[in-house]
Amino acid sequence: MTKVRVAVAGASGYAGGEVLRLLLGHPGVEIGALTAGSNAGESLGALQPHLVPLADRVLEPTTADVLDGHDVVFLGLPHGQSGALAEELTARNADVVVIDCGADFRLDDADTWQRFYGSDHAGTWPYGLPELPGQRDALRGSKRVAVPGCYPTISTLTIAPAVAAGVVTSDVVVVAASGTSGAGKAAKPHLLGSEVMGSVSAYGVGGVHRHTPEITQNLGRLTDADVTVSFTPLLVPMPRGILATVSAPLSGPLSAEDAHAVYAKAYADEPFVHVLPAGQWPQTQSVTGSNAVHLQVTVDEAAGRLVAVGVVDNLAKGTGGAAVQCMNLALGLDETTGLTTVGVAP
Ligand SMILES: NC(=O)C1=CN([C@@H]2O[C@H](COP(=O)(O)OP(=O)(O)OC[C@H]3O[C@@H](n4cnc5c(N)ncnc54)[C@H](OP(=O)(O)O)[C@@H]3O)[C@@H](O)[C@H]2O)C=CC1
Ligand SMILES: CC(=O)N[C@@H](CCC(=O)OP(=O)(O)O)C(=O)O
Repeated sequence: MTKVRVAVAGASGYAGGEVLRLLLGHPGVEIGALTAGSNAGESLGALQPHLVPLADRVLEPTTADVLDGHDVVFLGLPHGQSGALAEELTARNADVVVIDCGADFRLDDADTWQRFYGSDHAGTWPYGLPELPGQRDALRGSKRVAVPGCYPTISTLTIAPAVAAGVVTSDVVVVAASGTSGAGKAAKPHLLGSEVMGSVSAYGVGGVHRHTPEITQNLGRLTDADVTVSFTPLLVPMPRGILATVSAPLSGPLSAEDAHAVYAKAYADEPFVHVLPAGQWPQTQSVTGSNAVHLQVTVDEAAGRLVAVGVVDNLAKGTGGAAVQCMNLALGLDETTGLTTVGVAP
């Protein structure tokens, strides 16, 4: 296999680090420039000691000059930083594949972007969730990919089959618990060990979390009905993983067996989405470090609701794994190259 040359911007962060961890096991790539912000000049080994083969690499400043000359550039930068850089990279080389782990190019609607992110909308790129109907074709050969947010990935995949099949109304409730790495590596007061350990907390409650419009956009593509999403994120004391509980009112009579059959059929050909045997409920440790999504679904007859639970590793299929999966599609490689469905448990 001819190796493609890959650069990673934000290599000192969690998303960039996970992309690199996966690329080190990918047979088709050669790792080129690694960049950071304030940590430029440091060795990667000082910041990401688990990435042993790259320990001696020195982080460079995040500029188009440094990132130019690669076939693929991954961007793992804070929101709002990808737009101008991507434009510069493309101006230098129209063929470069740019895969943005940030949110800059995920949303269609500029006003919604402005409302939730507070800056100007950079544009919209093909959305990196191949499991959505039609999306795999949009990603094949694409030069641009907007990698989904971690909560939108698991929330969408957990309820998508029910919405697409019309077995629920589109009044969707999501409560999702995330590990702390979802918040990134930069120090934040609410992420101090003494604030997080031994405690679960809600945040972004009441429709204000920026992932609400992203989930709504994804589900809206599956139905002609108006979709509403009530999303409540929770922070839990573990490093990785998200468990999402997603429910919606049934649109008509449906048994738990029929609900399971809808999910099994929808994901039958998906390499990374695993619908568990009936009665077995997902746990985050089963997908840790892997690109897998585990799902289960049932019917709460008394409440008249379909209830589904999904788990994902926020850094793997929730970011870095999705980024590599989309790179594979963009380059015409087997979609699963360099990725595993085998988690690390306990
Ligand atoms: N963590 C997660 O689960 C997920 C993250 N993402 C997205 O990935 C992106 C990165 O997130 P994450 O890795 O968690 O964040 P981190 O805070 O862990 O890493 C941020 C990275 O960006 C670099 N950086 C920060 N400011 C600048 C700057 N002004 N110029 C150049 N580089 C800069 C940092 O470098 P330095 O170390 O030098 O400061 C670091 O490498 C975000 O857009 C995030 O939303 C998406 C899905 C899930
Ligand atoms: C636990 C935690 O703080 N999680 C992050 C989401 C991480 C993610 O997917 O983010 P992006 O949209 O930023 O790429 C949050 O709620 O802001």
